[in-house]
Amino acid sequence: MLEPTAPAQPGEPEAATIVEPVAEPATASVVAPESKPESVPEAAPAPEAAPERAPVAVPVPESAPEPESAPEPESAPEPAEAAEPAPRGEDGSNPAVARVVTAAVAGAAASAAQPPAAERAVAEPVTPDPVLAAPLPAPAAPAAADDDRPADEDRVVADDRAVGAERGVAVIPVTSPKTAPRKKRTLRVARPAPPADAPRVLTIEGLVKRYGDTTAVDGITLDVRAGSFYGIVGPNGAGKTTTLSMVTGLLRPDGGAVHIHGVDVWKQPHAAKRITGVLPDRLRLFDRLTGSELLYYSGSLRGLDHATVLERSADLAAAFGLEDALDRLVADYSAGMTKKIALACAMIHSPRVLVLDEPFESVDPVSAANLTDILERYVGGGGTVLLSSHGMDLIERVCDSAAIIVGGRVLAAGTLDEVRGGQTLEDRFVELAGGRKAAEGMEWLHSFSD
Ligand SMILES: Nc1ncnc2c1ncn2[C@@H]1O[C@H](COP(=O)(O)OP(=O)(O)OP(=O)(O)O)[C@@H](O)[C@H]1O
Repeated sequence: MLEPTAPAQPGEPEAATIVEPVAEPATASVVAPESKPESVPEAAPAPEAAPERAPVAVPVPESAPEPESAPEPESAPEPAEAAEPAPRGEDGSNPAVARVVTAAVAGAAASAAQPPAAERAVAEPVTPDPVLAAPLPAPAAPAAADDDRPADEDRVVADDRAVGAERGVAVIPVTSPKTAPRKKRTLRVARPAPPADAPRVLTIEGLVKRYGDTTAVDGITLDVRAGSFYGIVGPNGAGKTTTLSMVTGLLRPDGGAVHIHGVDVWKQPHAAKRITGVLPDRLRLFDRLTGSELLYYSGSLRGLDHATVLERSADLAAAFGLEDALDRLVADYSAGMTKKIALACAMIHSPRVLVLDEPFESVDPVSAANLTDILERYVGGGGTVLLSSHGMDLIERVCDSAAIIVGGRVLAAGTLDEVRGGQTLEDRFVELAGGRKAAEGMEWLHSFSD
């Protein structure tokens, strides 16, 4: 039964708690895996040739007709060429991002001392694993009376602990997966989902993408409402990156349409790029530029003037902890630093919508917490985030809505609670993705080559 707690204060995550698993999973927004549609709406003409995966990670010039074929320059590009003042709000910028960056800069120093995201109060406190968290009993102590493990397993654990005590090391028993009682978790939502009548800022209708005989995306339809923090999950090869690439104008769809704030991404690419910030998969940055040059290029490309680019670059560098790396070539950055500079480039023009493909991949826990703060403030200020991630806990901590994509199709979409249906997101995901695979027939793996 869903029992939301007291409503959260504006800007704060809500601690709505599912006290007990729902008796009947919400099914209204869940599509049975076998209910494959026979046909897919084709709202856009098919291209003559299937293009390759989007190759660029920096903002695409608004004048570029085909971003998929944008070549990587040999030398630093000329920012002024594509500069075009982009109309924004009253002061020419999205106030959400301005607030985010200001707040992030103010909190940047403090964030370094914060515990990782998993430990912060804004999110669900991670329930410690009862096995790992429990103090180790005396070596020969018997197992708890209510433990389900067989007696001989208890003996092995006790023996192991005795040996460990002799050697001065702690031995943590590994519970057999067959007998381990299922860990109960309290389901929470990080924030309330936008109301059902909130405007739809991102609509994806019947997207299709084929590569030869492979249908990477098979009629995906999603609605993202204003102020939503929306997560897409799915197994490897599910079509997440292909979908997000089509959503952001980096990969031409074979069918379907995408609108961002009413702007058709494929018919009005210049207008769409003004209001969208993109972190693509497989970052291919102009990495012979320094961090500050790349930020300057990105800001100039979006029409920001010199002073504004410098000011925002400094704010973003501080927010992402990159101040000391700004004068180094991006080619010399670590994977996490590269991800962060790419995120900063995606945000510098204060877009209304951020589309981020695996933003937390390769990012350390402190930086991930910092990034989460930045994105939460961005959403709290009126921005909208659509991201993909393999981190189920992370999605549950930060997102209010989610979609599970399997085999290029949406199998569940809606608010976090609708998608989970009383389970954890991970359990629901595993269920829809076809369950866990037993590693049978791999006896050779235990033969060890030596
Ligand atoms: N350029 C391409 N040429 C041929 N097939 C492709 C291409 N890009 C993607 N695919 C195929 O499309 C399917 C979806 O790939 P996609 O990268 O979108 O999956 P994903 O959900 O992002 O996976 P992951 O979680 O591993 O990143 C896969 O079968 C993949 O092999």
